[in-house]
Amino acid sequence: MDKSIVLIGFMGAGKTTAGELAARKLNTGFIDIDLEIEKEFGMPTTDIFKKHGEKAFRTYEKNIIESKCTEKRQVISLGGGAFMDEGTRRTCLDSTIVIFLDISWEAWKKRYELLVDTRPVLQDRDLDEIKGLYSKRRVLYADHHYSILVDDLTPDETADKIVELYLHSGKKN
Ligand SMILES: Nc1ncnc2c1ncn2[C@@H]1O[C@H](COP(=O)(O)OP(=O)(O)OP(=O)(O)O)[C@@H](O)[C@H]1O
Ligand SMILES: O=C(O)C1=C[C@@H](O)[C@@H](O)[C@H](O)C1
Ligand SMILES: [Mg+2]
Repeated sequence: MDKSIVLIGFMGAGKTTAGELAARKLNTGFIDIDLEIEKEFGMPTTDIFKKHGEKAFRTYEKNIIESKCTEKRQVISLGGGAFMDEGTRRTCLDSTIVIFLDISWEAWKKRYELLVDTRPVLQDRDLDEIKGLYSKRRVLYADHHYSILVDDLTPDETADKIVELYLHSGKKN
């Protein structure tokens, strides 16, 4: 199986953390799209949003995903907002194995403090507004090949499930 894995899901679901572990277990490359964008701009995401605006971030995000999705056998962790773009959804669903890391709102709330300083999208919203964003995005994350409910999983357990699903998808394709 040559296809890459793409991890989607809300901010803080663990795409970066579990994705890196899964890549290690599969002995494949790991690509974190947020990190690629930060390298390109030479600054953290919060500064990219401040200095260049969200639109510049999103444009680069879409382009880099398109170029990375065709690479073979990579674990690719998207940023939480990337899958809102219709073209990105199509590219990922057509050329990779898309795995949705699903986290319940109750479990997510416990991660809020870990995230807020580095996720600009959270910074100008109160908790009710974030819940609205979570619900709206969940509709689009529903377009996937596999999902994992991560509420009670450690990153290592999530990574094991990613590996299991990937190997299972290889048997079907
Ligand atoms: N299974 C887990 N249990 C507890 N904490 C976790 C788990 N997975 C990730 N975390 C913690 O949650 C925070 C966010 O994780 P991570 O950066 O992997 O999320 P993400 O899905 O990549 O978010 P983003 O969409 O913003 O890129 C980190 O501090 C990480 O240590
Ligand atoms: O959910 C989002 O919109 C974002 C999530 C992060 O991964 C980053 O891509 C950025 O902070 C935006
Ligand atoms: Mg991430």
